[in-house]
Amino acid sequence: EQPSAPKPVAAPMRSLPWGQLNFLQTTDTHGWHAGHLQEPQYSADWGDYISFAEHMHRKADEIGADLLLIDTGDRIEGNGLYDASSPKGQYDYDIFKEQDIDVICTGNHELYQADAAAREYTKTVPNFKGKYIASNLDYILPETGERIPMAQRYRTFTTKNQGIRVLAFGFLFDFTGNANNTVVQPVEKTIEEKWFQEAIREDVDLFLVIGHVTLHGPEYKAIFKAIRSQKWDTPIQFFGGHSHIRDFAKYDSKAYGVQAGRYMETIGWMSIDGIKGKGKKDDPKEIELRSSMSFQRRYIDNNLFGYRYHTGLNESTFPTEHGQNVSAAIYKARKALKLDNSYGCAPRDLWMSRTPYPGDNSLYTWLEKEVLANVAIKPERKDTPRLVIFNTGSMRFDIFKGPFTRDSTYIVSPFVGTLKYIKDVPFKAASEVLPLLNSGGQIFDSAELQMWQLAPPEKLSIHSDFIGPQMPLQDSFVSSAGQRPLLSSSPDLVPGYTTKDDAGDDGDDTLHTPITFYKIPNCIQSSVSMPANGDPETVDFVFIDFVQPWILTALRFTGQVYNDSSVEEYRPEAFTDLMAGWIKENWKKNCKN
Ligand SMILES: Nc1ccn([C@@H]2O[C@H](COP(=O)(O)O)[C@@H](O)[C@H]2O)c(=O)n1
Repeated sequence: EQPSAPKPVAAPMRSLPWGQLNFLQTTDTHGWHAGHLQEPQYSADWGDYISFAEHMHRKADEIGADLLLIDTGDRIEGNGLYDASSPKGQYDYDIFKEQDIDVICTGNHELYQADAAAREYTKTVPNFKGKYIASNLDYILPETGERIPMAQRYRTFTTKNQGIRVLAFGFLFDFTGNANNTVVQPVEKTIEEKWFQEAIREDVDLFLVIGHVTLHGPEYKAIFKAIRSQKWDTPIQFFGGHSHIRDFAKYDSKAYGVQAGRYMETIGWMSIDGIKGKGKKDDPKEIELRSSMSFQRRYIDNNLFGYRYHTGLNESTFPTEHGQNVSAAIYKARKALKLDNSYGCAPRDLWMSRTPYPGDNSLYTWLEKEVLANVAIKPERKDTPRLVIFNTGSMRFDIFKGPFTRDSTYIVSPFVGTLKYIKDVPFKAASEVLPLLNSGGQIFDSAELQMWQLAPPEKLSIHSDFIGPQMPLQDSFVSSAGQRPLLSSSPDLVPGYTTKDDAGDDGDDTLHTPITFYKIPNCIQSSVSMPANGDPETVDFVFIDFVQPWILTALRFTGQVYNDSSVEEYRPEAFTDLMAGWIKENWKKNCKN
């Protein structure tokens, strides 16, 4: 772990069920490879994960089982370790590649910006040569304009100890927001292609479908149906991503999916028993064996107490040389990037969804009332009344009371988006846009303009407010007790994930009390320089660039026809820099004073 990481919190544990074939999964790590430096429960870093995987590989060899490592994309955007360098990822790609990942694919974040997609092609694909799969993703070579597969379309291999013949695909959901140097082919079209149709006819013991794809979405349903149309009985293991939640899905009695949350909070564990191995042909005995297959999942909290618990090791025996070297490289990178430089002292916790919006502790109320109202200013139009719209998904993490650092800046707001505007929009029409963006409706029904894309991905699974046990939020992380067995009479539970999925509520490796969350809107709005009395005739309609397609559609619905050429620059800097500037100016007090 990093020297400044808080010590992990003790809690009752569930052990990991081992099978013939076992998996560790990461997804949506978004650059959090130093771990969470303000949250003990997730404070292990990428180096610790490397040590953990090495021990688990050793154990697999000892018991004659297999262990495969999976990563399903969105490795970038969301943490200073990736976002604070120029070019981005100067250190992060080299740190990430140290893990011995067996099957890896891309996420949507690798493709939003053309430079990031180019780095995917020139760095990550070669770093994971032969392991990187791009079943529905092409890259456009900058030199020639030629369109080529980003990486191989699928991979077949036989596992080391059990001799299980695996055929692995690597998909991205039907993403349309990519820069123009990549082409994402819809999954539904890809599965009609000749290579895919031939692949699903191959004689293998297991289909492994990894993807930056939600487990319950239409893409995996289509892939499942396609494979089953040729192989009615071959086990299929899916690994998902994108929605940032811990999740598990049952497609049929031999097809399951797991998804390991987000931000290096969770390492997914999956074990399968009863697979026909060693390339043997089906025989009645095998069929019998396979009908009693089992698929079991765990969501591992990413901290050292858990890692030591699952490996049976201790503080001195757990770290491996390789793991320690990677932790040291992370430390050096963080230092070089000055990620601990303090920009100010956050006066209170500001939560995305743990407190109601609007409210004093809502990150979005702070954004609306304090930040946007003060940074959305174009000097030559500073007195012009304006509405400023921001999508809630642009903010990626809570702010904790205390030092707000260069790292916190990228954790909260990693994107390079800028403020744009349309001038002199009739106020009546402009004021109808926010309700439209928040209520959705049929005007946004096209594939490119799904309403959920405006909000944080976690919101996809929050359908109503949930009020957990009330405890002081800061104190909730403090515990000095040692690790406890599961059946302790009065377990000292701390708040954390309490996952309910298709297999029930026993998936988390650590027992927690549930966390409170409230629903949040898709977008918020700040009204600035409004007349003291009455409404203005027209306003400058300002917005973060990500929402432009939705804004133009909503305005058209109100009867105002604008297009891309009506949109102009409002501020030249990235919003992230405007926010950091506001924090430096307004939270400049040193936390120690
Ligand atoms: N420039 C951007 C890029 C993304 N977003 C928000 O993130 C969501 C996607 O997040 P995942 O980690 O699940 O891929 C997207 O739907 C937007 O809400 C953004 O605001 N600005």
